[in-house]
Amino acid sequence: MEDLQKLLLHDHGLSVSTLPEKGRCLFTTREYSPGEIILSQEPYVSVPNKTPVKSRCDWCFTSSNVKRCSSCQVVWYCGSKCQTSDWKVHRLECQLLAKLEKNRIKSLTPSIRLMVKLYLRRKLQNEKVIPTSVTDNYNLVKDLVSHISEVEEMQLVLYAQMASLVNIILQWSTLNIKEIAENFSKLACNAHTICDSELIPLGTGLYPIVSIINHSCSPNSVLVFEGRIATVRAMQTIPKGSEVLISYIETAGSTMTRQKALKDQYFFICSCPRCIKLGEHDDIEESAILEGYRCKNHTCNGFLLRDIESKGFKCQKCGVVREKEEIVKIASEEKTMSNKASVALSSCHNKEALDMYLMVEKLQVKLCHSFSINLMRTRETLLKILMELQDWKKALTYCRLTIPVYERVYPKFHPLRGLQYYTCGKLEWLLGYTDEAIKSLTQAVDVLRITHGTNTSFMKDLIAKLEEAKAEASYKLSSMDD
Ligand SMILES: C[S@@+](CC[C@H](N)C(=O)[O-])C[C@H]1O[C@@H](n2cnc3c(N)ncnc32)[C@H](O)[C@@H]1O
Repeated sequence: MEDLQKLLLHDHGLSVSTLPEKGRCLFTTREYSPGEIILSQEPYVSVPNKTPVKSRCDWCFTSSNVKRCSSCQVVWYCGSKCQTSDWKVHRLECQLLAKLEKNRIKSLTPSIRLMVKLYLRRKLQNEKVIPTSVTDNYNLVKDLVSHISEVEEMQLVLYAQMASLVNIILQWSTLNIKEIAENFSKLACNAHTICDSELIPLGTGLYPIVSIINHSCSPNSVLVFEGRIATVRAMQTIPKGSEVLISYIETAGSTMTRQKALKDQYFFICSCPRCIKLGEHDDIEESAILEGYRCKNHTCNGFLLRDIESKGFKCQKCGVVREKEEIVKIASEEKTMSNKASVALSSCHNKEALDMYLMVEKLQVKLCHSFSINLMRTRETLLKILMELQDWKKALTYCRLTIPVYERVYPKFHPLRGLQYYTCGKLEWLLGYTDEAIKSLTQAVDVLRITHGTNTSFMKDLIAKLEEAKAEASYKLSSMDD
């Protein structure tokens, strides 16, 4: 830990402290500017997601030109460079996988593979086959919190079953099932989902230094991935002596929803500036808007709260009461239709799914406030389906409908907000709405240059698109002048 402290201080302007209510925390020892990299780390171990449609390279997560390892037939690589980088660990994993029965191979989950790789890497570092460094050693994994004493009985049983499977795969006499189970608990509250630049999940990785960073629902930093490398960037000016904070969860929900997600997975009650407002008037209003019902009076945008007298829901702006029975009826129709729609979508019946999601949207418009998170999610799904069906005009309509909600629920420099402006800009550009495209792409660049930096090919593409749109607009203008 002393070496780590020295390195963090010297190379990064950071220091680790321990607070009784949070455990380890990462603090800045200098000021960070918006967009500046605070920390970058390679994973101790990582593994791609398992999907029936897209195999990914086990090292860099790309899905292009991947080939199966000829020996184990389980793991994929995009080329010899990635295969060589992963070889020391995979050589051992490969022998183990080749010995497994077909049924066991089929049931191998990414979590099991991640744990097997964790033990293999620890072994290879112990034997000095893989070098260790201050930021790359198993002691950092040992230091991670597990919350094992707080884990529910059912979950413990599951961890024990998973640990037995790891034991069967590794077949080491010295393995301790309890320790493996505890490591599964560590993964649950420390591992990160590796995403691409558009925040599409690709896999899971354990980044023990990044894992020192605590959570806030109103964070000052953001975690993004460039391939397998995790990068934490400042989203705002972070003064010297501040705690570096990222968000572990989807921050768009109400305070109760966020707190439940944090308690269930990370075992703490958040006391960030947003969470301490729980139960205050503004917080109740925001929750009712995001997750509650709309006013019966269609010209009113008030929010509804339970009304003890009428047993219904009363608009806090115009006073009109919505009967509970009416709400229950629409909510149950909406739930049935949502379930059917999601089945159609997961079976890739896009046209059928589109019609069903349009019905869900109709019901949610009747039921929910216009800033409702559920309605926003339905519109995001409709946008995705319409893009798949290449109905660009309707896709743009839906993208535009989500923007005001994004602007309300995400802070200015949230990557999801930047990505939604980008989608809007791309659709506008495709449809020939050059001026609108310039506006949306500029908004996207303004946000994403902070969250993603400017060096990635993703950002270079975005900046090039904006330049192209600007060039076309000035060409149009000059030909009008002629
Ligand atoms: C990824 S770890 C973060 C580092 C951790 N503090 C440590 O000591 O290793 C996640 C755990 O940190 C704690 N934690 C993170 N954010 C917190 C917060 N805002 N308030 C209290 N505890 C927090 C919780 O115990 C959570 O399960």
